[in-house]
Amino acid sequence: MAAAAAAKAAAAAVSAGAAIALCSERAHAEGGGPTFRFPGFSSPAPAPAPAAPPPQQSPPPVAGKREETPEEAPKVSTQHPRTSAPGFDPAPLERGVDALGKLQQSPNPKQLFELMKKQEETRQQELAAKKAEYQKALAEIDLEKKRVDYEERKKLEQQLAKIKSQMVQYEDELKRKRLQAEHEAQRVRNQELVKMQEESAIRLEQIKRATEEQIQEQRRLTEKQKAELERTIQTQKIMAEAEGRAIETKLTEEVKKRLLLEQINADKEKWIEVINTTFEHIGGGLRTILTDQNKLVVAVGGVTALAAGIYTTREGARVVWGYIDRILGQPSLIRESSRGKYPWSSSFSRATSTLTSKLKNGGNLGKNGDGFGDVILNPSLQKRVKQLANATANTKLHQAPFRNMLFYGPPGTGKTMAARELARKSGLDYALMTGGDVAPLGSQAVTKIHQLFDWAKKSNRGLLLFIDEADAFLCERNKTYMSEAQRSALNALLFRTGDQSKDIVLALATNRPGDLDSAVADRIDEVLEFPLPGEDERFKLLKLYLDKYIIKASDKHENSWLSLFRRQPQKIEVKGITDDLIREAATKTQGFSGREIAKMMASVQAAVYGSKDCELTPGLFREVVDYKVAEHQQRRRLAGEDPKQNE
Ligand SMILES: Nc1ncnc2c1ncn2[C@@H]1O[C@H](COP(=O)(O)OP(=O)(O)OP(=O)(O)O)[C@@H](O)[C@H]1O
Repeated sequence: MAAAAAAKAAAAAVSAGAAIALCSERAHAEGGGPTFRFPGFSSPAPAPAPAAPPPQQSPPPVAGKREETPEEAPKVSTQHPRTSAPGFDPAPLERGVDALGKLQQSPNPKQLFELMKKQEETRQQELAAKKAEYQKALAEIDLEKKRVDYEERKKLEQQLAKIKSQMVQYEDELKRKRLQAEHEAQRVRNQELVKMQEESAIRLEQIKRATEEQIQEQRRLTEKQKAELERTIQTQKIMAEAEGRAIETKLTEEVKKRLLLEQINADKEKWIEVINTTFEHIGGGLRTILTDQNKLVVAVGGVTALAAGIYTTREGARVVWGYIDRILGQPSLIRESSRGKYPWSSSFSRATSTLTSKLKNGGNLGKNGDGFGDVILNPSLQKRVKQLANATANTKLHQAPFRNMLFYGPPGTGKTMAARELARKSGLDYALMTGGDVAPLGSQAVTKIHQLFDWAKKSNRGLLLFIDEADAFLCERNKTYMSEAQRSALNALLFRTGDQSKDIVLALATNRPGDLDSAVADRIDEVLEFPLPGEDERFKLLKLYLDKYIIKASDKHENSWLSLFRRQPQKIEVKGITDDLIREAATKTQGFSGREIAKMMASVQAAVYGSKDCELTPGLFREVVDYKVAEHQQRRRLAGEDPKQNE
């Protein structure tokens, strides 16, 4: 019975051992579970990794509490027979067999079994404790992991918040910049708009002005064409009249010619008769003389004596007259003089010139009231010329030496006129010569200069010798192109003017004062510049010549007694020529000399005579002024000057 009980116990032990071994093996096969060993068993199986981290998804299975899930069931192979086939570990079985063997061999297998069971339980407890530790560690790790996760999430959130705020800032910045850019673009657009509006306004203004100018131009052109047409018609009319007159004259001439021819023929016949009768008488006389020798000698002697007498008388008279002319006459170099050609004619001419000037100016000496003729000068220059005239007059009175003068300035500014007026005002005679007349005299020049000074010295009142274009004669002596005769003539003049004179005032006029010989310049005491007239002077000049050439011109025709015999031109009608219009012309004629203004007014006169009604209107006046201004500017351009320089 005992034996049977032992066998039962052994069988139970074997089954228990097999079960434990099986459990151990299964746990091992499931990866990581603790390996249960019976004492004395040595397993060839590899030891489990002590601290291998549990898989995150599925926590490790707790030994003893394992539940057999349908998924885990296939992990225990039941398909294969427990043989030494691959995948089957026979070691637990062997150990179970071994333990069975030990139990069979043990005298007290029950106690041994109990002991073994207790050992196994202790071990199980140890394992449970370890498992708890292990789980605690796992929990800590899990906690740590969660903390780290939390911190990382927190950091991430902070980071995200920061990024978000940066994003917001950046977006804000972007928005601000975009707004700024839009604002700037708007401003630029506005500016461009304003600019475009301004440009368009300017363009419109320009177009308007151009159109107005075109209209004006067109109007001017039409007026001009109209005037030209009228002029052409007038000319054609005049020409037709002239042709009619010419035909009439021709017919009259032909009648006269016929009458004359008849007269001539009658005369011819009469004269032939007379000549025949005379020749008959002469023939009779000659026949008498030729036949009588005494009568022949007397006749020949008488004729010869008569011819000799006529010839001698004529030549003698010529020589005597030449002598008188040389001694008393005016030198040929003098072009104009207040003295007559001969001494006896000077007082007569002076008297007549005074009378005519008085008649001209209505009893006054000069037109300007203060007696300065028709010379318009700027106030300071006029004052200076007057002072010089008074000084010269006083010099003559006190028998002091005269002072020589130089007038220089652009052509046509009144130098000659002023010299003439100065002589008249100072009570001296004056004589005018031109520098250009000396060179053609050649070797005669020296003699003529001496003659001139001899003649000048004879003036009782003193004489102002005015040499116009002085640079042509008195230029620098060492110039290469100066002829020997010219140089000698200059030396003669220098000789005659070396000392200060009480009889002669030398007044030189030139456009180029720099060209004068230094010795000539040394003889000059007063230098006066004659500039181009200013606006006020131009205004006065325009008025003066308007009066002279247009208003007085028509008066003259009316009053003249010659009008009874001569065919008179039409009277000029002056309409609407106001001071404002003349002032406008004075402004336009900037840069004009006095001569140019005088010529312009002469052109106005010509235009008036060429017009249909012989009428001076503002339009005609303006037309001539504009034309003359354009001509003046063109002339200046051709001379290489800037037309706007004097403006
Ligand atoms: N200041 C002026 N007042 C009045 N008329 C003037 C004046 N200047 C010039 N004229 C006119 O111009 C003409 C020429 O003047 P004038 O001979 O005096 O000039 P100029 O300066 O001597 O010229 P040039 O240097 O060419 O000899 C005069 O006959 C006159 O019609």
